Amino acid sequence: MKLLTAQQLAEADKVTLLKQNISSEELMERVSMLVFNKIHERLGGAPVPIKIFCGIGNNGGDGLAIARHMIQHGYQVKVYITNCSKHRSEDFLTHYDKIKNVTKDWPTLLDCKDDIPVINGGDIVIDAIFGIGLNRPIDGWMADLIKQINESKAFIVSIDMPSGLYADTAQPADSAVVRASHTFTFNNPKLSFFLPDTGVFAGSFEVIDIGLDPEFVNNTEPIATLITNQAAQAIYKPRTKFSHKGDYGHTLVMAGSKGKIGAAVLSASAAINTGSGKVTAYVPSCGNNILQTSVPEVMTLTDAGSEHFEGFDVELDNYNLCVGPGIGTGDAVVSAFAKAIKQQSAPVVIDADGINILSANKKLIKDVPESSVLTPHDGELERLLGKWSSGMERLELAKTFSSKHNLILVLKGAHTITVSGTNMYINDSGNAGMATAGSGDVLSGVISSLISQKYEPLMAAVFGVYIHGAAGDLAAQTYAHEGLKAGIISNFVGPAILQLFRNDTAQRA
Ligand SMILES: NC(=O)C1=CN([C@@H]2O[C@H](COP(=O)(O)OP(=O)(O)OC[C@H]3O[C@@H](n4cnc5c(N)ncnc54)[C@H](OP(=O)(O)O)[C@@H]3O)[C@@H](O)[C@H]2O)[C@@H](O)CC1
Ligand SMILES: [K+]
Repeated sequence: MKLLTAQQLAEADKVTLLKQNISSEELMERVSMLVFNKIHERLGGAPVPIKIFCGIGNNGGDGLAIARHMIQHGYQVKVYITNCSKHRSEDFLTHYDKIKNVTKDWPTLLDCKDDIPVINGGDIVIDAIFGIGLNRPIDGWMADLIKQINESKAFIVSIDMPSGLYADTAQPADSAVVRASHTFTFNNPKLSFFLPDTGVFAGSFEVIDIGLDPEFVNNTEPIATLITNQAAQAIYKPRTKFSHKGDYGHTLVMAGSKGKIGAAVLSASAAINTGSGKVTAYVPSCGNNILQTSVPEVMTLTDAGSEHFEGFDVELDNYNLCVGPGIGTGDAVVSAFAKAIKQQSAPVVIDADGINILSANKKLIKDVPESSVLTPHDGELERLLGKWSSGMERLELAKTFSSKHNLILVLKGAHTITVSGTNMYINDSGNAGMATAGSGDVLSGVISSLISQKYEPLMAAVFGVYIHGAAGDLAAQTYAHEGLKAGIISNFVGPAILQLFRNDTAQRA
C-alpha cells in the first residue's frame, strides 16, 4: 500500500472531485457515511453518550456530517465546535448548516478554556478537530482541550488523524496531540503512525478507502510503501521442480564468540530454515561442537581464534556472507571483520557487532559491497548515524546514509522500516513478543538466506523482514507474546511462508 503525504492527499482530493465529477460536499457525504457505518457496526445503537469535537476546516466538516448521521440513527450526540478562527472552510459551513435539519440541539461553540465541557470516563469522544490540514502546533485553550480529552477515561475515536499530529513531518516537541484509542484514517495510514514517538497517538487504526482517484494514486510517488501480506506475496519466488540445492545458494554465517555462540546458532539455523541450499557457520573454535550438535544441517568452519575471531581464512568464493551477530568488537575481531568484508564483492548482511565495528571504524564503510544490508536496532543505528530528535529525523538520517554509501538499512522496531536511498518500506507484520534476545540474529539469517536464493538484496530485506514478523505472529498464537523466543520464531518461518498464501491479510497477534 502506498503511503501518500498530507499534501499529496489534498491534491488527490481535488483530482478526485474533477475526475468523478462530484462536489466536495458529496465526497464528504461519502466519507462520513463510510465512517458512520463503521462506528454503527460496533455500537449497534447503544445509548452511550457521544461527544463530537469539530474543528472549522474539512476535518470538522467530516465530524459534523458523522454527527448528523448519528443523530438520525438515534444516538445520544453532543456536538462542540472549536471556534478558533473566523476562517471556516466551505464544506464545514455546508455541514454546519445541514445539522440543523436533524436537531434543535445546535453545536456548542467553544471559545476559551472555561467552555470546555466535562468529559466522563463512559463517554465516547469523536475527535474531528484537525486532520491533514494541521499547519502549526495546537496552543492556548485548544491545547487544554486536548489535555482534558486525553486525561479523560473516554474512548477516543479520531477522524483521519489524531488532532495535533503531523502526518509526515517532524512533530514539534511537547506539542498537544490527541491520544486516540482508535483512528479511522482515509486512503492510507500516515507515515507518523508507524514511528515510535508519534505512532502511539493513533492507537489502533483502520484504513477507510474513500475512493480517491486510482490513477492519481497509481502515478504518485509515495513517501513510503507499506508491506502487507499481499505485497509480500508478490515478492515471493516459488521453487522450480528440477532445481537442486546448488540453485539456492550457500550462506556463510560469520558469528559468535565465547558466551555468544548462540548468536551463530540462531543466525545459521534461520538461514537454513528460510531455504538457503547450504549454510556454513564460520565460528571461533569454541563454537564448533555447539554448532555441530545443535544444527546438524549446518556445516562449520572454525577460525584460528578459540574464543573470538582472529582472522578470516575462508576460501569459498561462492557464498553469501552474513556477519556480525555476537562477534564482539575487540581489535582482532575488527581486523577479521575488515578482511571478511574486503574480500566480498557480492552484497553482505551486517548485523549487531558488525554494525558497531563500522560505527567505530567509519573508514571501513567504503569496503562494504554496494547494496549490502545493515540491520541495526536503534542503539546500533545511533552509533552509526548519531542522535536524532524525532522519528522523522531518524528516517532522514537513514536516507542520507543509504544514498551516500549505496547500502540498505533495515531500521528494526515495532514497524521495521527498510531504507534504500530515498525509498522506504514499512513492515506490517510482527508483534511485541518479538522484542526478545536473538530475534535480530534470526532476522540476519533470514535475509542472508534470501540473498543466497537470488532475491535482490532490497527485496530480500523487505520480504525477510515481513516473513520474520509473520513467523512471530504465527508463533504468538501458540506461545503468546511472553513465550516467544528467537529459536521459536525461526521455526515458524516455513509456516509463515505457507500462511502467506492462505489469507490476504496478515495475521497479527
Ligand atoms: N483527500 C482527503 O484525504 C480528504 C480529506 N477530507 C477531510 O479533510 C481534512 C482536511 O481538511 P482541511 O484541509 O480543511 O484541514 P483541517 O485538518 O480540517 O484543518 C484546517 C484548518 O485548521 C486550521 N489550523 C491548522 N492548524 C491549526 C492549529 N494548530 N491551530 C488552529 N488552527 C489550525 C487552519 O486554519 P488557518 O491555517 O487557515 O488559520 C484551517 O482552518 C482531512 O483530514 C479529512 O478529514 C475528506 O473530507 C475528503 C477527502
Ligand atoms: K482529527
